[in-house]
Amino acid sequence: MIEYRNLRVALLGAGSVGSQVARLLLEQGDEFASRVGARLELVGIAVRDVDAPRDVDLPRELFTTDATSLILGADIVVELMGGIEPARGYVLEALNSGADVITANKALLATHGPELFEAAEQVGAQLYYEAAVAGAIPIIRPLRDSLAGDTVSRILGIVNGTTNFILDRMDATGETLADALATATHRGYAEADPTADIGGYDAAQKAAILASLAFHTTVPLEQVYREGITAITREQVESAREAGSVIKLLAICERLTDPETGEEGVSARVYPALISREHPLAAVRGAHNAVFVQAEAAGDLMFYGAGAGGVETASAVLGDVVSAARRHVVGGPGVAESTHAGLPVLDIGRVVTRYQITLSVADQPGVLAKVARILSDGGVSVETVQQSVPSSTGAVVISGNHPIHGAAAPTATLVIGTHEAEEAALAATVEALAASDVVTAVSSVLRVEGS
Ligand SMILES: NC(=O)c1ccc[n+]([C@@H]2O[C@H](COP(=O)([O-])OP(=O)(O)OC[C@H]3O[C@@H](n4cnc5c(N)ncnc54)[C@H](O)[C@@H]3O)[C@@H](O)[C@H]2O)c1
Ligand SMILES: N[C@@H](CCO)C(=O)O
Ligand code: NA
Repeated sequence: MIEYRNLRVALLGAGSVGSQVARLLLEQGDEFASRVGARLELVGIAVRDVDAPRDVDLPRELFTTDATSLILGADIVVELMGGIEPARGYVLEALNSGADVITANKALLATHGPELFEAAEQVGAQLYYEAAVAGAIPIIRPLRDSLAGDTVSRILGIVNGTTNFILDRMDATGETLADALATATHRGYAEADPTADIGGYDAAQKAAILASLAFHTTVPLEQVYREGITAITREQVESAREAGSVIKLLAICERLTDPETGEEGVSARVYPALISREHPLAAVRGAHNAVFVQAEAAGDLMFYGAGAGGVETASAVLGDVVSAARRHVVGGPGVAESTHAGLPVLDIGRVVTRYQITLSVADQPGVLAKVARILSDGGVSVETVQQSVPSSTGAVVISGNHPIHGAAAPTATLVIGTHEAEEAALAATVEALAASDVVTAVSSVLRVEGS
């Protein structure tokens, strides 16, 4: 029998993810020892209350409330408490002591990433975080290692399971957002306070992490543009379906070049957007996650699977534990987080995409021409216009300036699909449309992504 040396693993937190990590470390000790070339000894689990009831039966003697002593005696520290403090302080203590750290804490990384990576680099320790974005799905390691020889141009991600479940449910059943959220809560997908999910904050944290990694640039969370799904209506979901599209909350990280100055920059943003049902991301149902990556040499890649769940997320954490442990066995420096590109993060106003604008208009001669002029004055080029008249005539699809037939009711709905336009130009144009006497209401403005 091989005599392995021990590597001491300290776990901070024993909730949904932490308890599964502890169970698997204990159950699969021999297997991990063979894979790593050292025995992974779980030396303790720091929790707030050692006697709190837990889903997983774990040896009581492992639990402690003294996180600091546990950290200082460990080779590898696994932070699964969540939140900023005391997690940040513990991660810094661990790194400063020379331990490698594994964390699933996207909130901490998105707000204090540079400080933590700097601390790791100072002592030659490693900070691993595969579980922080899209749970079990391998996306951090592919971006950091597999694509290290390529140039990532764009990432489109469904990185929040709760909102994907809600939007999918609205699409499949015709439920309102409130009813779909209630179903998500009932099934245990949504938190008691779902603000971080439906407000897009969770996805924005993940976008900051992905953009920083993909573009070798620090992308602060404050510079990630964010809109949640709270304003999405049943009518928008319905009309998307009728048009062969679906609404998804997307995290978008993009490398952009200013056409005038040639200056390179990056954009990181989160918003609900229309995508064609033909796009691979449209097939991501329920609470699943997927990340679609476009790289210059590799082309299109898609990573798909469980973005959350205790045991699923534990898989990603344990992959990192094994990586860290192997480095302890083999030795040598780890990989420093690379921010050498230092690209500017561009304002949302500079982003170029397509839009769908739904207007309620007076149904009278000259209205379409007036609407078309406002769009053209704003520098927004129209690709399609669809008019529906509530009374009887249905919808007529036209393009350019061809006349609309069959308009008889006093108000009509115009659905305008634009060519690519700059966000700032689009916003100003929507304001001008809203102010126009022929527009009764701007009912919906949605970005169109994924072409
Ligand atoms: N649950 C998921 O599906 C999922 C998926 C991806 C990432 N994550 C991330 O993983 C981390 C853990 O998530 P979770 O769902 O297991 O959380 P959880 O709330 O179920 O568990 C948190 C654990 O940390 C302990 N804890 C909290 N504060 C502490 C403190 N001050 N001192 C000691 N112990 C403390 C709690 O007692 C609990 O055992 C979070 O950062 C979360 O964002 C979770
Ligand atoms: N609340 C998150 C959990 C995983 O980060 C989600 O719904 O995807
Ligand atoms: Na992941």
